Amino acid sequence: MTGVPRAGLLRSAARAAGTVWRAAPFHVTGYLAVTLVGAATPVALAWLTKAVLDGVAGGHTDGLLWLAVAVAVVGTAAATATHAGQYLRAEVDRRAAMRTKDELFAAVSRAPGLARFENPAFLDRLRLAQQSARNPGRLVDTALSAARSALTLAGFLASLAVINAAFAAIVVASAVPAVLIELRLSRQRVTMMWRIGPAERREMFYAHLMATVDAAKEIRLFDLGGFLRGRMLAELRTANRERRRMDRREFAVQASLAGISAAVAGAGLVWAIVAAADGRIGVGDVSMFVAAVAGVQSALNVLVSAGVMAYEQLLVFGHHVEVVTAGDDLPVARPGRALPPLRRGIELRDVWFRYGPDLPWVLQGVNLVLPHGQTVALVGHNGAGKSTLVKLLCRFYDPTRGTIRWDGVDIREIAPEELRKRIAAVFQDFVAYELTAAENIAVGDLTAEPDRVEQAARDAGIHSVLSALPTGYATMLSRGFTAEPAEDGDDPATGVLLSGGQWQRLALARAFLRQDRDLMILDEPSSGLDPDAEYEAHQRLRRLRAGRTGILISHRLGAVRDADRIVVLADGRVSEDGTHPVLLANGAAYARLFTRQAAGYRDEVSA
Ligand SMILES: Nc1ncnc2c1ncn2[C@@H]1O[C@H](COP(=O)(O)OP(=O)(O)OP(=O)(O)O)[C@@H](O)[C@H]1O
Repeated sequence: MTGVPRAGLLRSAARAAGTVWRAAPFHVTGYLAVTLVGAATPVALAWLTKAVLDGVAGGHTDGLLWLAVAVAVVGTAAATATHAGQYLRAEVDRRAAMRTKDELFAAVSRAPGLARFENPAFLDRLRLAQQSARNPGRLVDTALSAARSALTLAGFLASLAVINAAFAAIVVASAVPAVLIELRLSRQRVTMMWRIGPAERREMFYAHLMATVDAAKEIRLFDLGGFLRGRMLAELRTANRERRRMDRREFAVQASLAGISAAVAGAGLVWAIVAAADGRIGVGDVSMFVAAVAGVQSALNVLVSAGVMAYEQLLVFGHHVEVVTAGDDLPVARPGRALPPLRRGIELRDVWFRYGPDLPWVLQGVNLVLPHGQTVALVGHNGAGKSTLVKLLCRFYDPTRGTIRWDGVDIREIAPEELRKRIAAVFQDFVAYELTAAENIAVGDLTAEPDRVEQAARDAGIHSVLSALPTGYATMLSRGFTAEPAEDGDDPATGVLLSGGQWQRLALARAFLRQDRDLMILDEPSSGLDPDAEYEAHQRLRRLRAGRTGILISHRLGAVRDADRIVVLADGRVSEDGTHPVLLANGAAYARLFTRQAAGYRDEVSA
């Protein structure tokens, strides 16, 4: 992979143009207009100056006053156009960047699966795509700057051709190598950006670790600051080495190209002086010639730079185009099959799964039925594949082999969003959002009214804690952000942090908000709760689960014993399946785990 996106330049250009036009049609038009004015003024000024000089040299002073007024008017127009252009350019930039970012993150969150987030190449591409969010806006600027230079170039070139056509051709021809070399450099720069992507991402990762509270405790206790800084700087050095090499190459090329330009301009000046001395051209012509050569060269420079910049911006924007047009990461049926309420149950038929072709099998032929209206508890050692099975049920990944059937329908035939609407879940690694307490519960169902949010908090046993917070449910659950400034102008309230168990109850409240769904998934819902809270939570969950289809994962076997069925996962397969008394009587792994855990409690009690 060269790092140059596969999305073609034309496709990227069309997409960027469409984005900009839809984001800011009036501003683009205005910017175009002031650019035209800006482009015309230098040529007008050059002709006016020539007229003034010729008038002075020839002693014709009659029209000089009017010429001076014309110079002032054109100068004012040029200055105004510059300021208006700056404003319009910035606005086009802002609007287009917002649209591009929206499009990018809509595409990223639309992807139904998780595999892309575990693919380093995708993450590198996503980072470059994020960096290119401003490129469509910049492209307008670049294109207009190219158009402006093209107009200026045409004006100066015509003026130069009037005086010396052959020399005009030489100046233009001398720019051809620059174009070819700069295009090549552009491709190399984009490839370099791709190559240093992993180092840049790692550098950002180390910086993030040091700058956020998540790792602050361990960094201080283990004294990791120096280690992480060292790693960060090493990555930065790697990236800088590549950048420096590129910059040096560019410097050498630019210096050579500048040398060619200077030589051409110098030769022109010699010719003009000789021609003026011979009387073939006048003083005004010399001034015009010198201005025209400088004008042509500088316009050509800008034109070439703009073209090359546009090329580079489009190449990088190609990463955005690839991300937003990547399609689904799992085969998705659209429209999927209608999904009536669950009646019979969910069945895993010979399900095999591994996270990648080069990774070990996690599930190896799991056969399991989750009957409608029953709770199945899933137990097994760490790494047995319990959470993986849950991820397959939510269709974050597809089984590598085998099928999962919802009332007999393969879940691959159902649109993932429809399937997920039917599921409530507390994941083992649930997210503590840096949002308010109310929002942290409402993420379980964004349509929920405040009274439902409060009821869910009551069900999860967290209402009294939340209502006692400084601003109740409106309190930010973060020390890194403040809530919105208060309307009365008071300082915004600082947020608070919850304890681990309190967060877990909050995550439970999210699931309670979805308690009407067909399938309830509880992956270690009570591991951080104190014994009273755990007891209460399981009483509530038991009531909630009654008559519902659910899957409960827990290492606290006391919490799973009253499940309708207990399934033990071992070596990627179902090794035991039955009720608590049956599995105890079997005397196999479950009985051993249960007896060992129970013994711990019994010993303490008898002691
Ligand atoms: N995203 C992933 N990519 C690669 N391997 C993974 C991924 N997630 C989990 N695994 C691997 O899959 C195996 C099963 O993990 P899983 O989280 O399903 O186990 P578990 O039974 O839930 O364990 P625990 O009881 O510790 O929560 C583990 O060996 C783990 O390393």
